[in-house]
Amino acid sequence: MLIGAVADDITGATDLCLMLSRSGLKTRQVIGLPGPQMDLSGADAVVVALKSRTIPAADAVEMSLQAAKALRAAGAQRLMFKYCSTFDSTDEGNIGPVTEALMEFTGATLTIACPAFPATGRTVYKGHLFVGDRLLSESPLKDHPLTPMRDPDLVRVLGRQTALKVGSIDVTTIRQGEAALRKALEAARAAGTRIVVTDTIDESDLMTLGAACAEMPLITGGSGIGLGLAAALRDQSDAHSAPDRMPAPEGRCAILAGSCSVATRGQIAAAQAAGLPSRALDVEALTEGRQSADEIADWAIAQPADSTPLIYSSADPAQLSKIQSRLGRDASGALVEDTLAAVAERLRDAGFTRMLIAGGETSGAVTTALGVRLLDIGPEIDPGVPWTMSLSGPRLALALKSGNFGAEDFFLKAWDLLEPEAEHV
Ligand SMILES: Nc1ncnc2c1ncn2[C@@H]1O[C@H](COP(=O)(O)OP(=O)(O)O)[C@@H](O)[C@H]1O
Ligand SMILES: O=C(O)[C@@H](O)C(=O)COP(=O)(O)O
Repeated sequence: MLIGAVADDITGATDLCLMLSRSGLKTRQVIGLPGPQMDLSGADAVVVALKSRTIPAADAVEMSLQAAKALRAAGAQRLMFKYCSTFDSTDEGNIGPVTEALMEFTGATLTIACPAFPATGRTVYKGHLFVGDRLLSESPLKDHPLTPMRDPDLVRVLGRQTALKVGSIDVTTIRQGEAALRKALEAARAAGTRIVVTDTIDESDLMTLGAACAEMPLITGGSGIGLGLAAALRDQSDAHSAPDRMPAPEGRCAILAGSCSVATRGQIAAAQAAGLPSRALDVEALTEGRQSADEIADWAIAQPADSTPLIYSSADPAQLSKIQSRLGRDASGALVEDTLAAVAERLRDAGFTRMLIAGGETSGAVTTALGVRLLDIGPEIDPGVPWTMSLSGPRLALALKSGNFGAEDFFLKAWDLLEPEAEHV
């Protein structure tokens, strides 16, 4: 296994899997810690998807170490810690503490922090993270329900999360090529720096970074650095070609959206405008017992069998802050996740076999409830989001979409990449 990765959320893991698969590595995604009986043989890359982005730092560290040990035991030659391209975290963690723990576990004396994902507009310049044309702190991520990001300076952000010395290497050095970058990394190490935030403007920077850092025992970052790493390691694997369509079991389709991101809210509006039947989850009604998961599931099941019901909790920042100040951030988030997970279970039992889930935390809650543990990676729907097929538990085609990813017509066009299983030879 050329790369064993620990991802702090499930859509992040799927995003990395897609990058590695498209780059020619045979890739599998494990949801939660892999059990001893799980067969990971033959994979060039395995990404373990945790749900550790927003849990207490000590728990995230413990869980990540267990995942790292399991990957090592399965033969991983190097480890990667995958977090969000928008560095989603709080001052309490979890990127800093998990990085520290994995450095100690792998014996790494230096690692990089490379969140950039240029294909989705996440770039880093002079250590500052941009989302599209705006600094992170001026992007919609400043209003994320669980991890509002209000400081774009990653050296400063990470510095608040770890006692290790954090430095940076800017794009000018990276553009001087692999040898100059290696020299800069060695100089950083000699100066006592343990984590280097790396600039990235476009994919050529990721290639240089991948080439210079591939032999590090631990790499940290977003899916973008997966591109550079895979390019540096591809020669060591058998050629694998990523599929452009995916056979999926016969059955009904549904969309469950728990992300409050601008992108997901736009996708919901586009789906509604196109006539998809939709039902909003009402947090207040749920707490007062006026709405329930069963009733929402009954509504979806009662829709025409050839329609794609859309169930969503997504709220804009003003609505969200009202809900959170009344019920608390964690309690309201957990209520929404539990409800969507319970709805998904009912839909699975009613013959829904193709589901699109929007939101990282949401996808974690839903897949856990569905009993899905291992995923094969299918075709790319949009950058960062592939179709996946469950290889354990119920046979389901699942698209796990990071809240912020995908074009406006994502909920409409994703289904076109699925084909009946019988047509697949
Ligand atoms: N209406 C709502 N009120 C309170 N919390 C909500 C609401 N809708 C969604 N949430 C919570 O917001 C969080 C969104 O996170 P996530 O699913 O990871 O989306 P994203 O991918 O956009 O980060 C989840 O914990 C979800 O339960
Ligand atoms: O790196 C990214 O942006 C994604 O892979 C990711 O981690 C997204 O997380 P969510 O927005 O919570 O889905």
